[in-house]
Amino acid sequence: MFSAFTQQHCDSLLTLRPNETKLGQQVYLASTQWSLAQNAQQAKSAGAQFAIIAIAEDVGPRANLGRGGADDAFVSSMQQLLNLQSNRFFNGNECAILGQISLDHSLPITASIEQLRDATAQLDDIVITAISDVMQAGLEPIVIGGGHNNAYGLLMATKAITGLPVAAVNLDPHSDFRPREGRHSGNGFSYAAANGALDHYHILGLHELKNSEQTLEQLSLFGATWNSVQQIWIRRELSLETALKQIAKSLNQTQLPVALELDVDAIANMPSSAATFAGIPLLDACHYVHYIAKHCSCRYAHFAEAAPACHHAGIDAGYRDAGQSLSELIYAYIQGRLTCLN
Ligand SMILES: N=CN[C@@H](CCC(=O)O)C(=O)O
Repeated sequence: MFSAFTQQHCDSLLTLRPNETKLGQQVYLASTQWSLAQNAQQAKSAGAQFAIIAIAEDVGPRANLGRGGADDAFVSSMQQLLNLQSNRFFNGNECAILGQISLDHSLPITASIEQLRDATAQLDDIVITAISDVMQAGLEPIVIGGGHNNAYGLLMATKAITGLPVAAVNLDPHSDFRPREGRHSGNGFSYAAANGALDHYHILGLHELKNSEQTLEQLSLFGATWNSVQQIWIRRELSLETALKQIAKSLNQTQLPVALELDVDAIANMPSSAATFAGIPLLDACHYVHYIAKHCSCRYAHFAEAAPACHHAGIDAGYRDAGQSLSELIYAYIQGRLTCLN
């Protein structure tokens, strides 16, 4: 199901000031009259390069025995982003805000793991179709939320559109390369690898003790590489800058389309199912996004798992922190891509 983000939605989030222009006054918005594919085509004709699209779901994290709430970060992120200034650094008219995709039914709190995993697999098909439509229109998707299960649909869509498997980099304490036991947020990359959509996989900030030995073995067998959070941020054996240079070089050597993935549970205090105080600084995450966007041929960016309701100080704090963080990550990506493309 597609729900368009319209002028009316935008107006309800904007706080205008005389003699100032906000990004919300410049971005391309969607129409309820059109399908997602039609909206994407119209936005492209109007000059947009990037399409922000949300996946409103939390069945993936729940199917992975995690907490819900990843369906609810989009509006808060738009409230922050659209109220930023349009100025010499960024106009906003490079960007379309298309809206949200979702299942057409919700699953009750009592749903079984099997039901949740089936629903996650149904959602995969919706994500593949929707993201393929957006890419087919010539737009670069920036995907907000839902669980990290949606990496699978994004990688499959990229393969469908480019005819090539994908080289992915993922800032994440968890590799999401768990066994293929039914779809959930912990196995998007292992399913993509098994289906030929993932050829090269690097995990930045992998937590040494949040991945089972079995998963680490599967990763090694596949040929995946990683830099652990301990190696860079704790033991300081390697600087973030050196790691990013090596990662970009390896991604580029593949000559494959690049996927930029980020699970916000890598970031300290970000409300999410697996939120942690022992995460990396938000600004390092923004630097990662900007660096890869600037130096690699990214086909999309995916910022997964923000769940405002999981904030330790309550949902209002969750909306604020998730919204601010996502809007900074979006701008870091767009800035990097514009530098790369121009
Ligand atoms: N996308 C997240 N995957 C993590 C979730 C961990 C958790 O919920 O605690 C994983 O499977 O390890």
